Amino acid sequence: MNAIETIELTKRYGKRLAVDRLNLTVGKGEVFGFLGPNGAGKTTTIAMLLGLVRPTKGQAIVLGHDVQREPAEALRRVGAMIEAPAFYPYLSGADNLRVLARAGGIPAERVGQVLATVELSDRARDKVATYSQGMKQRLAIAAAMLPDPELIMLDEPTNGLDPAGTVEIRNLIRELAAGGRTILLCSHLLYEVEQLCSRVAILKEGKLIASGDVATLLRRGQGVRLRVQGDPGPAVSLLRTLSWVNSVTVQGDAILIDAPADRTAEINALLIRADIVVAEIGASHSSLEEFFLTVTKAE
Ligand SMILES: Nc1ncnc2c1ncn2[C@@H]1O[C@H](COP(=O)(O)OP(=O)(O)OP(=O)(O)O)[C@@H](O)[C@H]1O
Repeated sequence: MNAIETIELTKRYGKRLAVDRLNLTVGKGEVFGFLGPNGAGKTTTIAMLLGLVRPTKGQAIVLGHDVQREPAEALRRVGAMIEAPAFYPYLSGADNLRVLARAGGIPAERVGQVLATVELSDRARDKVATYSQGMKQRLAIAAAMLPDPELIMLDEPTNGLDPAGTVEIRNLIRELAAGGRTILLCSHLLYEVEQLCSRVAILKEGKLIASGDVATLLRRGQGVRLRVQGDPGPAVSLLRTLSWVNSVTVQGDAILIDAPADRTAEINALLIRADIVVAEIGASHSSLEEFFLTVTKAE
């Protein structure tokens, strides 16, 4: 059984297709990265997975249950942090969690346990108003942990944090993942996703444009990088005519070619034959960030 499965999941807001026939599978125990530029439909997808937004079409299945038909069964072992955390500022961290535990029918002992997990035990009695942003995010993760979730969905968990706070949350996510839980991590911080996730899906304008394990996507992101003397225009036009070249982009004074890196010598020879002076050429190894930019910018 998968932790998450979406089948042709679609959400339309009036004319706008926020999520377009999304087929996504997240296996149990995976740390899955969900990426996409602003407005790609990530939050809408998570909201549908949590039963907060009704799909226009398609199905969301969480922990083996259809979210629309059996929301209680689907979501019993799911924890989520989907927006900037909202807590009562004049209650302590522990009291905020007690309120949530009571509302969710969760035993009060869990509060102490989850506070320990996010290392907030020693500040648990202080008012949330006195917490740093990083502590509030940790408290939000603690809240998501209350139902002892098998599956945790985190939407931009490090948003607004300084580097130290970001590292703390990253370590916390690692710990949660080590416990065998499934994590769906929605983030713009590609470096982080690359560090934490085994598989990713990239969404653009509601559509899945790439998915797979990070290592394979990065191999796909490999290509050839070159610089020519003078105007790059003629080289770009020539390279675009080659059937085995997927895309050609100009980045600063470099030309990035999405083509097998073992064709570097061939590209060099072709350019020389066309009287283009190649100043530098070699295989490029992209980071997930470069790959992400390439696939989300391609027409
Ligand atoms: N309630 C709504 N009514 C109308 N349009 C909406 C609503 N919610 C989202 N949208 C639109 O749906 C699209 C997808 O938005 P969504 O928030 O899911 O994207 P996202 O990938 O999470 O982006 P971000 O990273 O900026 O949060 C956007 O064009 C957004 O404007």
